[in-house]
Amino acid sequence: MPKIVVLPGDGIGPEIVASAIEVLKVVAPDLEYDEHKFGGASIDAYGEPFTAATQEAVKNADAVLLGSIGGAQDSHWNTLPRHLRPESGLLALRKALGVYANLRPIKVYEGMEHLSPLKPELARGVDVLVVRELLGGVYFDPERWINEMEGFNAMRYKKHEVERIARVAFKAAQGRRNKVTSVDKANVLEVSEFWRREVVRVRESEYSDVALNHEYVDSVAMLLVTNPSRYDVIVTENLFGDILSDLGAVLPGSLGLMPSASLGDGAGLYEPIHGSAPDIAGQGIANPTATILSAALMLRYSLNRPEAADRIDAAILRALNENPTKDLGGSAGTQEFTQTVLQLLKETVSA
Ligand SMILES: NC(=O)C1=CN([C@@H]2O[C@H](COP(=O)(O)OP(=O)(O)OC[C@H]3O[C@@H](n4cnc5c(N)ncnc54)[C@H](O)[C@@H]3O)[C@@H](O)[C@H]2O)C=CC1
Ligand SMILES: CC(C)CC(=O)C(=O)O
Ligand SMILES: [Mg+2]
Repeated sequence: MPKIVVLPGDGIGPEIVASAIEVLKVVAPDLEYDEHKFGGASIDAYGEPFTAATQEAVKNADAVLLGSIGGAQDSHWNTLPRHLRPESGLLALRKALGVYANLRPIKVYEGMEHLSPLKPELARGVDVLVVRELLGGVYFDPERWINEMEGFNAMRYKKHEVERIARVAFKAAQGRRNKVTSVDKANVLEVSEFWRREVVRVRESEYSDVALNHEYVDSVAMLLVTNPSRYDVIVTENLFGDILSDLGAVLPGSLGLMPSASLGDGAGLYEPIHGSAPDIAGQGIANPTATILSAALMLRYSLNRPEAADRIDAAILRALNENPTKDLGGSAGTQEFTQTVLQLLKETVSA
């Protein structure tokens, strides 16, 4: 039986993870769950965001399903030494799993154009895959400090880090529209010039059938929301990918629609791209779609169950049309939306 480590986390995390588990229990009833406190919840219980017991559990998991971590701007967690904060736990989890490739699909499904704030002709058919490097760049460089006079972080990329993420992007493009846009800031940064050089080298030696172009991150921030159809696969470094993918949530219409899969050589990590949404936590109105779709990605990538994943995708699509959540202008709360998804899944079984 595949073992799934479940980390609900903080804020809306427990609400949206509960929905995803309800859905998984219908389409993959044999999965085994091992739930652990993580992030702020773990800090409050054990004094650290990612305990040794949780580290041990994820090491032995087939996949990890995460809600979200972190608190509001004025949270007591933000006054702790940085290595003891929820976000440090998340970075440590990604590192422990070795998940260097964060796949963040931005999709406007057919019939969902009306949920997008974009003009229908722009929203129609949007299908961009952001491949975000997840274990390098400013988030991870060991050289970092803060003192009375300055704060310092560095963006550094090594050859093997660019090489492996470029391969993921080119391979993904081969199964899609065969085009990769590498996003950087090579007009200013040496690290980006290096990134660009390595991406070109990987293409020339291994993926010459895939079209490659380069764009600067500032211009992509504009073009992604004004001309999304120019993109197939976007490959970029950690910080740029973090920001661009939240921006990409404008295309389908909500952060609550944006799933992700983080992959390396071992177990995958599946989480919505959004955070713990402290402003709506505990109100029962969070959109669980991103987490449910992340669970579908888990079935696809880690558990090799594409049919179960397809069932979830189809039910979500119908549920979003029939009973949209509040962030999309509808009236469904987390539970009502989840019940709609479950009902639709049951109908597909009996059909
Ligand atoms: N992977 C993770 O666990 C991440 C954690 N964070 C942490 O989350 C905390 C809050 O960060 P914010 O900057 O406020 O970003 P956020 O992504 O939590 O929220 C931004 C806005 O989107 C809304 N939103 C997010 N998810 C939603 C959903 N499923 N349904 C409906 N509305 C949704 C929120 O209500 C809020 O207005 C911080 O502590 C931050 O560090 C932020 C990003 C990722
Ligand atoms: C909270 C950060 C560690 C990361 C983040 O914003 C993300 O991965 O989307
Ligand atoms: Mg983010």
